[in-house]
Amino acid sequence: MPSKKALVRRPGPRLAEGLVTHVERAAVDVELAVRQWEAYGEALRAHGWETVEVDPADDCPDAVFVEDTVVMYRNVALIARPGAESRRDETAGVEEVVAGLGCSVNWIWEPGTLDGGDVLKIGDTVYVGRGGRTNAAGVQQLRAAFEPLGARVVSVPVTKVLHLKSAVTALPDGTVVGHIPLMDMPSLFGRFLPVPEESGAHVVLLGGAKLLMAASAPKTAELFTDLGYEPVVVDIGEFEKLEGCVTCLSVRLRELYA
Ligand SMILES: NC(=O)NCCC[C@H](N)C(=O)O
Repeated sequence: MPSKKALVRRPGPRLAEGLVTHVERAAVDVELAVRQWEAYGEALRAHGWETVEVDPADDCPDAVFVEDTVVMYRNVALIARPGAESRRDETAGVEEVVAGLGCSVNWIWEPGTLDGGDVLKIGDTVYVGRGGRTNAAGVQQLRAAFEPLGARVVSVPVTKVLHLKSAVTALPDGTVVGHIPLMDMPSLFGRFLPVPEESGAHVVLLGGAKLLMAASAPKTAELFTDLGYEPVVVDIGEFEKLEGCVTCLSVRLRELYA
């Protein structure tokens, strides 16, 4: 049953302490970040998505990056076990919300680690990045959770960026879009379109031809417009300083049964 709900989580007061791994730390303006987050939610709502706020986790600086805490496949919510210990307390609040929405709940267990940002679904193919945050046990547990439901799990090495979806996402027709300098093996993906900017590789499918994208990728937005898509552009500059992208600020729930 199609549903259009999106989980989001308000940035907390400690946002500026969020983790950085592949970029230099830059000062984050928390008030500006809150305004950017509100505009991001507004863009989702303007395109028919009901935003569902998970309770804030103010002790966890990275809690706003809610995508990393759960992976949805049909109406099954696989609660992640974040690769960074400082993020492990983020999952409890998310579990409560998805259970309340009627999802069937499953978990990644120790020794597995998995961040939602490492999982890219294209139809029934579930690509999972094995990298700094997601380990082999996490990949195996993802496979065990979703393959019996009809998924085909494809694991992909990720060494140059934080998460798989920092390097690639997909257009509505399933074409993978990615920034080649950040990818380990572009040849692992069937139909692939290179994009000229790092953040151009990040799209959230809003429905129809609409693609939510970051303002930092104007050339890619132009490319997508030329291909018949309609970019919806938001400025998420404060989150980009913490290696966040448009995908990681929400989790779309498209197949709820409740
Ligand atoms: N899925 C994502 O791209 N998440 C971004 C997480 C950024 C956060 N500062 C982290 O390092 O975990």
